Amino acid sequence: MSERGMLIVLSGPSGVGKGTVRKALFNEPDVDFKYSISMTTRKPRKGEVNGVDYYFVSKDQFEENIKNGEMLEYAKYVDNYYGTPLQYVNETLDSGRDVFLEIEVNGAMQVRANCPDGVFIFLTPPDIDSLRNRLVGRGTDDIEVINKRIEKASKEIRMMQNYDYAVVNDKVSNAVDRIKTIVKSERLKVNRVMPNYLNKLGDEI
Ligand SMILES: Nc1ncnc2c1ncn2[C@@H]1O[C@H](COP(=O)(O)OP(=O)(O)OP(=O)(O)O)[C@@H](O)[C@H]1O
Ligand SMILES: Nc1nc2c(ncn2[C@@H]2O[C@H](COP(=O)(O)O)[C@@H](O)[C@H]2O)c(=O)[nH]1
Repeated sequence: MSERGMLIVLSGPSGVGKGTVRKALFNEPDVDFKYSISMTTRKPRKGEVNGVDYYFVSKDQFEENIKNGEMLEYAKYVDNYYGTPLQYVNETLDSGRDVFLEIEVNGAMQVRANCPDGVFIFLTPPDIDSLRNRLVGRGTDDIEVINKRIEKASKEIRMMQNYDYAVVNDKVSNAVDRIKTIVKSERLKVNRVMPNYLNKLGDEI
């Protein structure tokens, strides 16, 4: 039986650059994580594809999934539901592959309660002005939504204390390198290495 994969959770305020950093990370030749596609009731933005960026579903469908216990976590974020389908995460971890979640803080804390072995990384902006500039510069949300997201961000940044690691996204390549360093050192942690190692030694000790 293969060793269970590692669950890596990346959170941070909207617009900090989670998606940008994740895409750059996944382009690295030595990175082989599986991305868990989230489900949302938000309408697709221009260019977003169902089943690639998100599974876009109705509110009724999302609530049905919650009722049936099909979500690992979910949260309401600025008037819409967002959540992680449970089955994909479980099956992928069981197959020995590492799973990468990119989710907001309330959902991340639900995952933390259920999956204490996960690695929880908080991506933070160099400062609030950069965050606002990134949200405005992205050009996907109107000013009312941007203001709601910024308002949420100040509370979310305080949640950083509940994470294992804080990574500043000053430059995308720096953030990618920092996340790779975190994952490399996590793989060497005694509580991850030891059970497998003892198994391998078997009767020898
Ligand atoms: N290090 C960076 N420096 C400058 N701009 C950046 C940096 N990282 C990301 N950006 C830009 O900031 C904007 C927001 O990035 P992105 O959409 O990846 O954020 P996000 O955290 O995934 O947002 P959301 O949570 O709303 O999906 C994009 O226009 C992106 O190009
Ligand atoms: N709790 C969860 N949060 C999620 C999930 N997928 C995305 N998100 C977060 O929602 C906000 C808004 O996203 P946007 O695409 O509308 O900009 C952002 O912070 C995302 O990271 C999820 O499955 N669960």
